[in-house]
Amino acid sequence: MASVVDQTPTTAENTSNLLSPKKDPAIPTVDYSSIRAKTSLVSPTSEQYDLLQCKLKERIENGRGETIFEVGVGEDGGESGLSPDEYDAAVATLQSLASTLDADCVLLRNKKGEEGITGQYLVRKRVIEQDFLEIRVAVVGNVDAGKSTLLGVLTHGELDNGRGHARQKLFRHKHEMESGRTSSVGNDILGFDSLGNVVNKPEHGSLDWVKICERSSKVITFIDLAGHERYLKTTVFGMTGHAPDFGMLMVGANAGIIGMTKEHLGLALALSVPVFVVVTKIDMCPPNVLQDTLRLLTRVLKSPGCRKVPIMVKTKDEVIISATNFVSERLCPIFQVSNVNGENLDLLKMFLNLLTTRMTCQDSEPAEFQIDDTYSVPGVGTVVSGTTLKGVIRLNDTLMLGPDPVGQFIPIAVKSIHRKRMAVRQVSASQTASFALKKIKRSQIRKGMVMVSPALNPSACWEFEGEILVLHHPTTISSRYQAMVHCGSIRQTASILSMSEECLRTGDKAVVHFRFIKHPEYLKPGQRLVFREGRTKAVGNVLRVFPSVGSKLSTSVPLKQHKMLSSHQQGSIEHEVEGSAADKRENTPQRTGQGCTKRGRGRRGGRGRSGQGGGKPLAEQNQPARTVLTPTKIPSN
Ligand SMILES: Nc1nc2c(ncn2[C@@H]2O[C@H](COP(=O)(O)OP(=O)(O)OP(=O)(O)O)[C@@H](O)[C@H]2O)c(=O)[nH]1
Repeated sequence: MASVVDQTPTTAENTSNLLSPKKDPAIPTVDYSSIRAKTSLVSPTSEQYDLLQCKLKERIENGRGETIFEVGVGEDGGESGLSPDEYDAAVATLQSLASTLDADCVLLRNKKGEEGITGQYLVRKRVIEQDFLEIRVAVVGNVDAGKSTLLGVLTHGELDNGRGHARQKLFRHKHEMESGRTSSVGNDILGFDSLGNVVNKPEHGSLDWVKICERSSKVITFIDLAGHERYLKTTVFGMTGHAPDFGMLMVGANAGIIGMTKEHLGLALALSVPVFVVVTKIDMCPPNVLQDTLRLLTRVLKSPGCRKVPIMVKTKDEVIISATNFVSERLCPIFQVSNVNGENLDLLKMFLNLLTTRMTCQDSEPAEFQIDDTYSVPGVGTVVSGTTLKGVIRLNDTLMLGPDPVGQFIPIAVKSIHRKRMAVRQVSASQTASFALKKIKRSQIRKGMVMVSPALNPSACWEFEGEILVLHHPTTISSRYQAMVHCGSIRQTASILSMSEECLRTGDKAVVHFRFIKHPEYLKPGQRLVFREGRTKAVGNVLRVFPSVGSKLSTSVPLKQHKMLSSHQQGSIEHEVEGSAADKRENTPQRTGQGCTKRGRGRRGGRGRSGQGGGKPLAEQNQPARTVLTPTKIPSN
């Protein structure tokens, strides 16, 4: 295990990298040279005060409502640390600056600098009506690792009894209650106020999401995914379609790295989602077994395919170090917790409170929204839920919805907007939302469709070229092989029309020309994709899309040899992960039991889940994905 290295920036360069906003060359930059010294907060002149205020405001805006500010550390390369009197004066200035910006200022930790004290402060905007910072965390791990239990404990503030008490609050399906297994994508939320306190307060056993959001400056949305291999398709969809900022990999201390653990880790790596690990059940695990689990975990994380830097988080300082450095995908904090006696849960909560969003986006960009579910709400009509990827979507905006089965997009007006069940007037990039739509039937909409600004003049594609790396395949993949493509919220079987290689085996890379088998999709170059079927899995990027021309096949251009991504860039752990790579959107009224129905399933209840209904035979749920190693007829659409 790598010892904990304090990587918290102390130098001017690091501090500015971590805390300063990215410069837009079009916007004139403010000259901050007069406030670079560590003493600038101690007794600033009125000009310096204004500059400090401007800088703090910039950082808060850049952090979407919060920033971590260092007191006693200058940006002029001088020694850090202030005398106690200077430090007190600097903190008073910071507090006064924060209050002018409607923000609170909370001490995270003090450190000893070369010449005195330094301090790290979380400066966070107080609750703004209808606005909060949203962070999405996908919760993965093998069956029985304690995923649902941990979420129940975190969101309801009540410990588990070790026999499945806490998870009962989260299950939505009868078969989940009976089997104790998650089968779908669930959403749970944990709200933090500007001081970092948890705001969740269950009333009569259930949570009022609107109240949580109204009181929160930051909301963590947990995307609870199924641990069982049967539900892998749904789990893959949760990881690709719900755009998580981070992955929380759960490991049962006594069971260790078993079953789908490596599979889920590989998936997060393939999708470039930074992962932290939570080892549960430490209350019931003999010390030697726990040590074995941690040793193996460390080995897997450090292995060449993973290339992570594992850090055991056991103190508050280590939480701050790992949270402030976690934006780098390489760091992998590991927590050891008990859902039964609550050990170390405070550290995990503190870490969640400090996580920042990874999506960098400009509100001025044309809007893009990916749909991951649809509903029919009595009295409201058709509702779609999903994630805003770019721009801002406002009430009554007209967006282009599509593609339909023939690749067309139609204008559609947004009748109302909900964020986490709370009615709002607009949503911005990186936020999930649900929209009530005017004059459209639910049957005309499917998961994987998008709603985009008319300025984008969107077009659909039947065919695209992707650069892929095969993480696992038992034999060889050749042309006409079919498997499921997961890309954003798109989940559809595609055939390989041609490849830059004759055939592909585990570890091979190629440029592949794909064709969707059922309907055209809206894809963009650069998107990550997972191509899977059973235990076969390949990951990669979309390189080129071929705009759809009616239903005709486009002429396949022979593929040339392309420069491939390195295995590391592809995020593969093919040597460690020899496995394969499969909702309810939280913000729909359906979860509050308002009686809307989910197509063919009729789900109700306070916590959203979607995905595989459990009742259907798996073969039926899995669409027509077949392993076809011998040529098959490509359907003519
Ligand atoms: N003693 C002890 N038991 C725990 C702890 N965490 C979870 N459990 C128990 O472990 C069992 C499985 O927990 P779940 O939360 O259902 O596991 P899961 O990972 O969500 O499983 P799937 O939903 O099937 O993927 C339950 O009986 C919990 O009570 C813990 O920290 N200590």
